[in-house]
Amino acid sequence: MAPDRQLVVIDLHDFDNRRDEITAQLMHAAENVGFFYVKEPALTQMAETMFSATATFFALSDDQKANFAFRPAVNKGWEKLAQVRPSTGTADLKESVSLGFCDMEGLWPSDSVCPGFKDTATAFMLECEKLSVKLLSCFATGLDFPKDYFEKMHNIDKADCQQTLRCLFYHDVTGQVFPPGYWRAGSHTDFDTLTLLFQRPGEGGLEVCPGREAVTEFASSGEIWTPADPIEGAITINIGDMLMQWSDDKLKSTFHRVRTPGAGEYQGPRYSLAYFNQCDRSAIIQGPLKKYPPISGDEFLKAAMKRNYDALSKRKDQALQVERNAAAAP
Ligand SMILES: O=C(O)CCC(=O)C(=O)O
Ligand SMILES: [Fe+2]
Repeated sequence: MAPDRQLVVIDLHDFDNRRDEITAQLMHAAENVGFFYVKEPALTQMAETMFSATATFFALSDDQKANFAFRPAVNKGWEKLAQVRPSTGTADLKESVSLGFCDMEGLWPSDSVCPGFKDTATAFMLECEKLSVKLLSCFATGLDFPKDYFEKMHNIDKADCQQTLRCLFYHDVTGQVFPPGYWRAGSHTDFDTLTLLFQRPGEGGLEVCPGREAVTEFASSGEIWTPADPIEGAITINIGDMLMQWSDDKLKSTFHRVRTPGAGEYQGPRYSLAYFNQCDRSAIIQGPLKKYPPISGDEFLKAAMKRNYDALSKRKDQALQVERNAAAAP
């Protein structure tokens, strides 16, 4: 059956009275496409303040930002031209700073360096959290779990909480031409449960490729990409690998990527904000049908990173072999 490519916009107004209708819409979008939009103008308005704060942060010198360098063990901090996806083998043309409710010791810029950054980011993350709890309660009901099932396992008050806000800054590429294989963000799925992605109108480039049937499959089936452009007042939402596994593959974690704009398109900077709902390290992931063995949030993320690392190593080995063969050719 051809995949349903329509990215629907779901309106959450009168949430408490319309919960069943909204749950049905969310489940349909998550089962068929894995990407959809949720209308939430108050939160997209608040995101504008966060976008300004991130622009101030990214405008610091690299030396200053290096004080908040990325810590892989906790997935927090700043990195630049560093994230290499197995799908491309090249570093994404971007920098990012990942923030959270815990594991942030020494990673917050002070007010003298970046005025109000910590307060703005914390207030914004708390609002993202509120929306996430609402959406996750619908998915819990839709999967026949208790309503607060996911909320309990994404607990921002716990020391092993892994909720993360990644602020992204894709550099100005005006006038630059990149060879094929260079992406603002190479094709990937998110490792998390649910991503809330804030994009700004006029700064597009995100594309999605539905069609993946099992969370264990690396590639998506088919290579037909559909734009997921920013919509004013709406948040782009996608299912991640954790929820795909937690739903026994019923809800789809879809491949997506961000194109590098070419000549004739807007090639200026692009900012986005991704709030990754990732379950606590100690939470146990297993679907109602027990299709996959139980796995902790900690093990799940480590396994996902290892899968990426192995795929990347394989890619490098293959490239090296091609080089060696070419050098050995008469
Ligand atoms: O910036 C975007 O639009 C997408 C970012 C993304 O997919 C990610 O960081 O996982
Ligand atoms: Fe992503």
